Amino acid sequence: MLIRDFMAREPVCLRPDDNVQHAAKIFSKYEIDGAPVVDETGKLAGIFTKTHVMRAIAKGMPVDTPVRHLMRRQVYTIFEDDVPESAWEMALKYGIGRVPVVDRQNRLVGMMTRTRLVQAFEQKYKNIISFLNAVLNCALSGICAVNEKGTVVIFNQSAAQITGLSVDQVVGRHIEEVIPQSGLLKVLQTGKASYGQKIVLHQTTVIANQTPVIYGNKIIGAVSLFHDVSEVEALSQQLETVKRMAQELDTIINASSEGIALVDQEGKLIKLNRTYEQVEGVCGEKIRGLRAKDLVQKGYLSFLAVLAALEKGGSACVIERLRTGREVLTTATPIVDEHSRGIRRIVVNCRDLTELAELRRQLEEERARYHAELESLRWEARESDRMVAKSSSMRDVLAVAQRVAPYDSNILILGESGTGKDLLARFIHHRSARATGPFISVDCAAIPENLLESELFGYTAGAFTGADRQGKPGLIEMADGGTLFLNEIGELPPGLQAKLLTVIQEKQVRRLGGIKPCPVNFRLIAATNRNLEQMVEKGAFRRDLYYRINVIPIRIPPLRERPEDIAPLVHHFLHRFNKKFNVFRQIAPETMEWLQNYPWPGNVRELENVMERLVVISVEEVIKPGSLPEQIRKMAASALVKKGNPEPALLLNLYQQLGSTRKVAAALGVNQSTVVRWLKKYGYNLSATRS
Ligand SMILES: Nc1ncnc2c1ncn2[C@@H]1O[C@H](COP(=O)(O)OP(=O)(O)OP(=O)(O)O)[C@@H](O)[C@H]1O
Repeated sequence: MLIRDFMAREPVCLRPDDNVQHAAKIFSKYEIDGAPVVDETGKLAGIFTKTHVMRAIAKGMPVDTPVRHLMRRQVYTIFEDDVPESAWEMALKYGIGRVPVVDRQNRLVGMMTRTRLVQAFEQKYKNIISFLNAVLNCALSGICAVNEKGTVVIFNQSAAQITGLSVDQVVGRHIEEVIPQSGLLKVLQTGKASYGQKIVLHQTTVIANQTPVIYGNKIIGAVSLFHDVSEVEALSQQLETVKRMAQELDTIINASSEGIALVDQEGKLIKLNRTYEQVEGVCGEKIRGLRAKDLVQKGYLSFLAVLAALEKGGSACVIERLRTGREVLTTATPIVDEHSRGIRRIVVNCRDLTELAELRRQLEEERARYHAELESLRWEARESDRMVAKSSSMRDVLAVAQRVAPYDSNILILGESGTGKDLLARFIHHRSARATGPFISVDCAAIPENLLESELFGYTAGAFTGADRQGKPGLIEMADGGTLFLNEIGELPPGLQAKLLTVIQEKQVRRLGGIKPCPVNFRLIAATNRNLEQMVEKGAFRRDLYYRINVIPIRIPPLRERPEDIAPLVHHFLHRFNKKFNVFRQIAPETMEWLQNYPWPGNVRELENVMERLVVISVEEVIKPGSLPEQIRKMAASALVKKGNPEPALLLNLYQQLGSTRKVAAALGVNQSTVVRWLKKYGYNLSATRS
């Protein structure tokens, strides 16, 4: 802004020859206080004012006196390319209200009046304000200023953007109404600045610096400069996450049971995890930054794989023996930079083979242990169907069973309860082609009649009230591919006999509630302790079914018919229960004698139970007859008596246990005198023996 932009052009002028009267007329016409005097060349010659007119009148000079005699020749001028401030200074300094404007040749070009100056300064003020506003709006920080009353006077574009409030909404309003959380009121009140405060302005987190605006000694306002840190906050959170991940990664690397090292593109060690330190016996911190070559040469690390990887630019794997005596497998894998295609890092894995070898040894040991255990389980499984058969009758039974086992023919096992029918059925199954298939044993007498049908044949979903939602396969279906053993088949109700016959004939089973029969392939072994023939005669058992199941009948004799089996069975069970209860009981010969003379109405099952009891309750290693159940002792004794010639050892044993011939007589069911006679006959001195 220059003078020429604001000066009044072509101002009213006077000539040097113009007279006083003319000048007065001009002043009056244009309502001015004075005018510059310009010569014929346009140059400024002087200035003539009302004061000169009055001075002329006062001196009584004629009105036609030329103004050149009275005008002031020394005139304060200003150049047209000066700034308005110069004119302002001049006006103030010399107390003049009008300053002539000249060019460099001193030609009058205009007039700078007070009004023009005010216009110039108003323009300048406006320019400054616009510039300041532009500056404020260009600032990336939000700026909010209040006057001493707390009214917002400045609110720049950034402030509007950050807070989401428009400039019009805020400027001119009290700060408490529009941004109560700004804190500016406090600054106004205390006059204290605050820096780096984190505040939330309309859901945006900002960092604000607030200062009072002081003029002289007075607080005339307060200003707040703030910037949005939401992004920075998000970034710092991301940074936190990355930091945490880096820490976690570090923890994982350190926790790895494998040695892990990181090397840069020049082969310098960056990191070594704990396992690596332990395996190599070094401290990672002390050797960090050293080159792979030096690490190898100085014997710190077995980094041959790294050297190889650096040389060939690819993975390398080396087995080395360390100075610690350990054998390690080191693998160096380069990580290639995506852009330059050069090596960026090398990851080194070090596996302690010594430990692996130890693990392998432990594994082998474990395997051997499991193998042994498996073998013993297999042995037990084999043993479980081991049938003791010393008697010729039992040996015949097993021979027949062995012979018929491979064929799929139906077998009917006959025998009293506890003779081993179930065991024999398993014996046959394990020797048949179906040995790997299932062995399903059903005790027809043990299952309540109303459940037997659904148990045998299964049922479909919702076949009857209380039926399982998904239905259930029957035992017959479950025997598919194996053997179905129907024990106590004589107890089968007539309705089921007919159904069973259909299954046997058609080799198909239909579940209760089902429509479609499904094929089944099983081998049937039936067993009974009843006389089926008689039942057939009485109409209690279906003849057709009897013929179907009685293809190969095998009869197991009761134990009393094969006493030769008793002693081996006793030893068999003694061994089993010793093992089971981890004891080492033996059987006294007298006890064995008693056991052999007992008729075993409950057959092998009874013997098995008695043996378990003896092993468990006997307090001595050797099981004496005294441990035998009362009823066995009684029955065995009467059996002896029936033979008419009791064993001398037995008689003495009994006498020792019971303590009197009367009690022995009562136990044996004979007269006391008979007992005395027997004892005498065997040459025992009763009183001597007793003592
Ligand atoms: N010869 C044997 N050798 C070894 N153990 C046998 C022998 N006979 C039977 N046992 C054992 O005796 C117990 C009874 O045998 P099993 O259950 O086979 O008899 P069962 O005739 O099927 O009886 P029930 O008709 O009452 O069901 C079983 O623990 C069985 O292992």
